[in-house]
Amino acid sequence: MEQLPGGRRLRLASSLGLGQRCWEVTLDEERGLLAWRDPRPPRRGADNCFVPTSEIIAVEETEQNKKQRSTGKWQKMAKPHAFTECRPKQLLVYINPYGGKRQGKRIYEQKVAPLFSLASISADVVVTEHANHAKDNLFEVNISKYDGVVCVGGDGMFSEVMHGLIGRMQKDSGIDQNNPKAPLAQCNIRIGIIPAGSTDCVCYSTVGISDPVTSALHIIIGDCQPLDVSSVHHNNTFLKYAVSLLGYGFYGDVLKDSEKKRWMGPMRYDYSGFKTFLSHHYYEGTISFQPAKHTLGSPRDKDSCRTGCCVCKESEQQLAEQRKKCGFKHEEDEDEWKVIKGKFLAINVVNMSCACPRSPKGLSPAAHLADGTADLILVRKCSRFDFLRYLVRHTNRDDQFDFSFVDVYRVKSFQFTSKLSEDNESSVTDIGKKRFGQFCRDHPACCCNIANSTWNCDGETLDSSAIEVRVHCQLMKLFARGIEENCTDEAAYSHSSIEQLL
Ligand SMILES: Nc1ncnc2c1ncn2[C@@H]1O[C@H](COP(=O)(O)OP(=O)(O)OP(=O)(O)O)[C@@H](O)[C@H]1O
Ligand SMILES: CCCCCCCCCCCCC/C=C/[C@@H](O)[C@H](CO)NC(C)=O
Ligand SMILES: [Ca+2]
Repeated sequence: MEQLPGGRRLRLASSLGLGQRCWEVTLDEERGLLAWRDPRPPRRGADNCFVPTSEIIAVEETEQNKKQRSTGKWQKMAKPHAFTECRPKQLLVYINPYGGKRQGKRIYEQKVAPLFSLASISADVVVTEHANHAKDNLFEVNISKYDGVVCVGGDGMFSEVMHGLIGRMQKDSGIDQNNPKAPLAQCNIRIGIIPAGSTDCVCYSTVGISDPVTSALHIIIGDCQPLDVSSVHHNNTFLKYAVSLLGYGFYGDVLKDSEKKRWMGPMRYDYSGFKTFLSHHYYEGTISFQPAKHTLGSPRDKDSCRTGCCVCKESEQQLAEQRKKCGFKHEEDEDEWKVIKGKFLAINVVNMSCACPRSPKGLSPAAHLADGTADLILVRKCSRFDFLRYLVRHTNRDDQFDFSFVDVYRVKSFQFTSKLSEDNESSVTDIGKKRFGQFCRDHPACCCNIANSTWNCDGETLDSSAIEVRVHCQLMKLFARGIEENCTDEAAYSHSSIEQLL
């Protein structure tokens, strides 16, 4: 045991055999760091290595002469979860064997299960047999038995698990999901996402990389990232929850077309994206929204939401104060509504940046994971060339909102009605008008079809075009910590140095 100058810092020092070399290891209790260095480095200035003790997965002992003790097997610590209390011990895992490139089962068995077992985490595994298997199962299981739920798959699979958990929570709390104004019960059981889908947008936007090992490590060390969830209703009927994209027009049409081509795997989005781009359909409708006033950020900010984000922390505090003041009672919201009518190529409402490997900065780079708001992006009717310029900016660093035909607003609630349904509603008895409502009024001669688009809700289609959306601040939690500052693929992979130490 060492005491450093100043007499405050206590360090445990020892040596560790790693391969053929012997390293000097210190445990700095005050800073919570385990550091190791080569006492005789091959070159001068070789770096010291360190890892926060809270990120050590497991500790195993071997004899100095490398023969393992007793049975010859690795020895586990008596208290394997001693490093930090918030680590999960018992997990419920759902694997979609058909998501993405159909690798979910292999990814879990080869990359994730060995790490869980190393960290002494037990897992009950369900390989899904049909769509909604995980969601339905979550309404039946003894959920209190688990410290978290893991989904192995893409955004659709995550959405299923999220619906199961949030739905179960509301049912157990006696909350009617069909009431769009009902304050929802927070879901405290964390979800871990092992990416094995086609877009993996939720994983990428909350971790900074789409990598099963990195995600497994976030689960093991018990990270916690709160997440905003939007509820989507139509005529006082609950439709869905959304955490990433609610897209009408371009992204709705891409999804609808791509669903018929699931056999193509992740490539289906590129194929349908190109086809939809060529079709260049625009849609008329009315958008109403309540601008978010409580938040510190704006969609045109240069800074993005990162680990420990102060904008999200401020929203967390406001949420806690609001709960103190009125509990879970519904508070009448009298904030103003803004109304915009127009012709749109795309209407995107995003709760988070929606970064993914195809669009590394996402559809709204400055959107926050947990600030209680969504960014409403309106892409008005423009030329094909201009729309292409806009789409290309999803893939590079240029400002996506710096176009005369693109507007962006930070909102807390939002409604949409298509012109077609407005016309049909206002003239239900006028059959003639209703019929002509199906044709484009700008080009009566060509009779081009102006049927409604479809809403893309986190990669699932919605049945209704008229929707009412409300953002619920930090309704659920993930095993993640947000994207770390200066996160590069290399930094995200640095977790693997922890594995090497073991
Ligand atoms: N065993 C199963 N058979 C068929 N469909 C399933 C099964 N298990 C889950 N599903 C459904 O498959 C859908 C898509 O799965 P998933 O999200 O994992 O992959 P993806 O669509 O390829 O990826 P992404 O959502 O990232 O684009 C989900 O909506 C889920 O409900
Ligand atoms: C000609 C250039 C075209 C560039 C197109 C860029 C495409 C970027 C795709 C970003 C999609 C991010 C939104 C994520 C949505 C998910 O919820 C959903 C389900 O996984 N995925 C899709 C594609 O709808
Ligand atoms: Ca948000």
